[in-house]
Amino acid sequence: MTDSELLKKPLKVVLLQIKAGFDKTKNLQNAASFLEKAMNQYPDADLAVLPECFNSPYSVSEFANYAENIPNGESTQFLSSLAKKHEVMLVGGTIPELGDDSKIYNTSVTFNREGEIIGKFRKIHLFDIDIPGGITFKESITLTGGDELITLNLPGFGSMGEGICYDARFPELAAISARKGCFGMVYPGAFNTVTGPLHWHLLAKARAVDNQMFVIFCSPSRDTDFSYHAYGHSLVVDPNGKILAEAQEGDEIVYAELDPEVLVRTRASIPVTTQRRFDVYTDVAK
Ligand SMILES: NC(=O)CC(=O)C(=O)O
Repeated sequence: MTDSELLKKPLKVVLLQIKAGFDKTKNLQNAASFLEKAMNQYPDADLAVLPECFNSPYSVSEFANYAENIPNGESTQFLSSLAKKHEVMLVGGTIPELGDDSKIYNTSVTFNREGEIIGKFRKIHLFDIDIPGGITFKESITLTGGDELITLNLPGFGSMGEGICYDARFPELAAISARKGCFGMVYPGAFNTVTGPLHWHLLAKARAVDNQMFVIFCSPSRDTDFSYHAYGHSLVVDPNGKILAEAQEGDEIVYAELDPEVLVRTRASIPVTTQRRFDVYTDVAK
């Protein structure tokens, strides 16, 4: 596949940076009204993205209370109807999923314009950290990590890889997706006011520049009434590491157009994607 075939035409993206409270029905309605607003503002948008845990509080003690079956649960059905209604491809942020094995996963479901599921991805690397004087969080108390990478085939455009939040810290997901021919990565994510200022922009740009691909990070907006303060700053980065669009901390709609020419130009001028020396690093996966 040549670079010009990776992204076949400009992709118009809207990110919905919204909050989630304790009331699941209200959270779903909020997602619906923001999507409605975004589609009124940008009627040509091709892809809409929701943040991590958009239907539940981001809290280890709450995940089980909100966990649902995929695809039969209320949230998946609701998202499917939204994608269909607006004829837009939709990365449905993440929701706590109750698996057939009775374990709980942090899962993202993506839909095509007909509302059909085109990808389901479970957060692989769980957010277990302890920064003294900063933040301690341990998703693994109630969540189980996924064990499968996915590629989202966006009809008419090309393919994107996906990760969820903490997954962005592991460069392998983006590298593998790039080598499989993806033009970009999408990460619903909820960094916080400690780790966000440290690493959010840096990681988005690093994944983009490492792989010369587009990178999308979509965060919840900040709500200081909750114990977890999301960083916000949803953004889109181009293959050259340039931020195309970025939110602040509050509720916001971010719009960006991913231009295939930028990808082609970046890869032609600094051709690292064809200069890798796999003969030298033989003991790592290609
Ligand atoms: N919430 C996460 O999964 C990740 C995060 O906040 C960080 O890596 O920092």
